[in-house]
Amino acid sequence: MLVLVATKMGSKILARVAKIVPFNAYYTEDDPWSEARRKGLHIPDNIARKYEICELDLLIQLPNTEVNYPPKPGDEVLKIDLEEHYEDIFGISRDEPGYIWFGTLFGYKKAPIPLDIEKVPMHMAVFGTTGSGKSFSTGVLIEKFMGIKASESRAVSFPMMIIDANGDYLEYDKYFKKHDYGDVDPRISPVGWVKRFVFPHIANENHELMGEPVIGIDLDRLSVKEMAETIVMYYKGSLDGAELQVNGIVTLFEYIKENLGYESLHDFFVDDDSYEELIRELRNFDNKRIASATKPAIERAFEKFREIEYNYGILSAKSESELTRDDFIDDITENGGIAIIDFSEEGATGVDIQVKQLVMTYLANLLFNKFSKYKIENRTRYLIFLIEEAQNFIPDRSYPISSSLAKNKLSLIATQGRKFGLSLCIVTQRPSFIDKIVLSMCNTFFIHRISPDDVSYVRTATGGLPSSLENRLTRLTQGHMIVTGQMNKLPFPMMIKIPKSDRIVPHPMGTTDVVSTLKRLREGFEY
Ligand SMILES: Nc1ncnc2c1ncn2[C@@H]1O[C@H](COP(=O)(O)OP(=O)(O)OP(=O)(O)O)[C@@H](O)[C@H]1O
Repeated sequence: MLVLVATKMGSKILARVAKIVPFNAYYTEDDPWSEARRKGLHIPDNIARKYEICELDLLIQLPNTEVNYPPKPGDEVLKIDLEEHYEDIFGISRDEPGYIWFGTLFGYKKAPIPLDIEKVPMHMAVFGTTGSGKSFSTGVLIEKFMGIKASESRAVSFPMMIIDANGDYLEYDKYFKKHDYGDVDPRISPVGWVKRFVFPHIANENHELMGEPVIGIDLDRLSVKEMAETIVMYYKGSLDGAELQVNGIVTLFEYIKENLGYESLHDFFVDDDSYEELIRELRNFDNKRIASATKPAIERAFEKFREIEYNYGILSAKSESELTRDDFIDDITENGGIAIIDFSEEGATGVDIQVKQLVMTYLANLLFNKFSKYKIENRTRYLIFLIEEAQNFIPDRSYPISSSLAKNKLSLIATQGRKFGLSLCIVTQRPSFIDKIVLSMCNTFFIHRISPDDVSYVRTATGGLPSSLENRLTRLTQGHMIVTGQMNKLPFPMMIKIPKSDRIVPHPMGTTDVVSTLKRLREGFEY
């Protein structure tokens, strides 16, 4: 809760209630009544001294400057009327273009805080344990990005590519389809289009998903080295001790491109005849350049890599998937599009983590290369790349999952400055399992309840939190969060709540119905 300290020197200091400590003279150590209490005598409670001490964190001096002098005894502490002081506190009016108004200040019903859109390119991170309300509030944030006030009469939508690990954002695709882009809520109507991309084998098998845009990748968009590493990584789960195999594949691929006139290496893994030719070339290759002992391992790696096509069809989907089209990123960035890459059980049934990592590597490459090109050509473009369950794609060494090639490209994206235009939004349950370099590049944090093991890590990543807020990190209730960093207009962390009514498109995911389901099952109803 915020209060206003009106000092006798005439300044007004905005402060946050950090701690309330009750005092009661009856219950202090060695109080004069302890003996009487021990004997069970009744003590009249109206004669003890009782009061509360309220500790305040001094935040800013209004309007919007640092606190110069601390308050003195006798200065008045007043309840604050936010409506009256909004501009003094935030330095902007409620209808300022370029800001989104998010959640509500803790302790207030309708007091959203402004988030500065100009700071989005400096990357964001959302933390929270399971059930803390991460996806719900990330959805609210996404909806805010769908309708950013750009001028008195115009709103725009921030282009987004969303890696949806659990299907938390599929509702947006359904919502826009249902409303046929016609009568959508005006707050999110600036969105150009929403598309959900599913794995091709699912689009073929699940009749409800037939006709959905499919995930396809074009291996030729990777460099020869990246392609070799991808193949070995998929085979071994790691590149440790695999230098000979990676180098052998690089040598073979370069030879094939330069001497045999093949422009595409992609097709070797799609077409059976081409694949046989690749294997023939490998077997006949000069043993001095690829050791004969390495060749069988490379062949096994190739064979395993082909499973990706057999099982999921993402290589042959190259011809039909928009994700391989050169102008796809132009389309999304120019038209305020939202691409949802469906990695949930529904859109990616049975797809293992390495294949998802491969798709991520491909997408990170696609985005990185395209944004580098935009920069060289002096064309400014913006996109938010939102990654749910980010620990699976940008893992720290401590995370027990095979490292991901996507991490290299995502690190490069993270380290590009704010003028690059490609912003990461990393969403995770376990921040300490995210690569430290990538996380150190995030400048705005939305922190829900986190695990005690993550507290010290979050403290370091965010550059420190006041102890009154840090103490709450493991106890925040659902929908409450701490917002800190560059997008926060104020120079100190804010605790806010996301009201249920703030969500425009409902969030059915994550809702449980344990008792009535158990009851129905015992009554013999299967569904
Ligand atoms: N601010 C909120 N107001 C009302 N309900 C909420 C709020 N936040 C979350 N919920 C509800 O709580 C449940 C869990 O929320 P959510 O799915 O966002 O959690 P989560 O942190 O993303 O968990 P997980 O990591 O397991 O996906 C959902 O049913 C959601 O609708």
